Amino acid sequence: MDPALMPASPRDLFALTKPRVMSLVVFTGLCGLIAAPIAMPWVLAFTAVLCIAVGAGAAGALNQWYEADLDAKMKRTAGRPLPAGRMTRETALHFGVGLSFFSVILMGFATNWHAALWLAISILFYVIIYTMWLKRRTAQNIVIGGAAGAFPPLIGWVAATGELALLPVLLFAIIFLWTPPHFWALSLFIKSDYGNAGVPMLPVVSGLKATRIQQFVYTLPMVAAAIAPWPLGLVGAIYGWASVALNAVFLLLSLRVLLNTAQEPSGMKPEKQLFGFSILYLFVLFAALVVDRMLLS
Ligand code: HEM
Ligand SMILES: CC(C)=CCC/C(C)=C/CC/C(C)=C/COP(=O)(O)OP(=O)(O)O
Repeated sequence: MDPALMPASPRDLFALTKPRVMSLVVFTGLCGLIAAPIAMPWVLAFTAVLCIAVGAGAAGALNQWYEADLDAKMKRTAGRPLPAGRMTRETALHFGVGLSFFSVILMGFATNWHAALWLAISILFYVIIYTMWLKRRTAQNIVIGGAAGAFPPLIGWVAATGELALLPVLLFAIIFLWTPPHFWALSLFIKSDYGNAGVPMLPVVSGLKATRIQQFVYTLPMVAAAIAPWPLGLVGAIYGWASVALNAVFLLLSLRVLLNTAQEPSGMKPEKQLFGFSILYLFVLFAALVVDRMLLS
């Protein structure tokens, strides 16, 4: 049947939201909200997190609407609903635009318009700055564009308090600086996929050695930003010690990537370990923040 006449399946609409990646994005938003000094009524807190989830999912859908041609060229993404021909681009566009407006407006009415503004900025950043502008043009695409994924804890905090503070800005900085080692570790062992699609990711453009150096260069300030809340007196010892331990492991794995000389994915165990650990790192670091703040208050 012509895909234009086919209704999109709920499973494909859900896939459009990039649920696995977005689960961590939403978790950091939830943690930012819980870490804030003002407790929200739980219905409003739930609504705020829902808005972050729906906004992030909408941004994921708009990303897939725009880059269906790229996704079709990569093994990892060729099975997505658009390149696989199970959904029209128009459906993805309507779904993404509709949910973007819904999430921002609901956030504004349920919490405050300051939080809604940051949510709108995150969506626009991911879709326009990263997806439409930088991704196909520069190997620094994820450094600048990656900021989009760093906003959620800040959005959660502002939803609860209505204003910014030093801690949510540091939480933003942690994810912002975490994104290059997270993504470049992965891109080292899936380089050929990006090469085939003509996406100028760093290993394709500058080579493996430069990518290994660059991921380490971002890891150093990330470690500093992640530990800083403790000496600054913004958090207690639970977050402090968890952060020291997690950052020590991250630094070690990042150093092993820096020193690795393998040219083929088969020799890239350090890269695979760093990518896998990067996800665990962020989950546990933000969970530690929540436990710390709950026990402190
Ligand atoms: C521009 C920035 C980023 C890029 C280019 C990027 C890219 C990727 C890619 C290509 C994958 C592998 C496969 C997949 O699509 O599932 C991945 C996995 C993942 N990313 Fe990122 N990422 C970025 C930022 C983030 C952020 C900010 C978060 C969360 C705070 C995040 C969380 C995750 C998670 C949880 C996975 C594992 C998903 C799974 O198990 O399938 N990423 N990332
Ligand atoms: C609250 C809010 C609106 C958050 C924005 C969501 C966001 C920026 C998430 C992290 C970025 C992400 C999923 C990158 C994937 O890169 P890619 O798009 O290059 O990956 P692909 O190759 O898998 O398509």
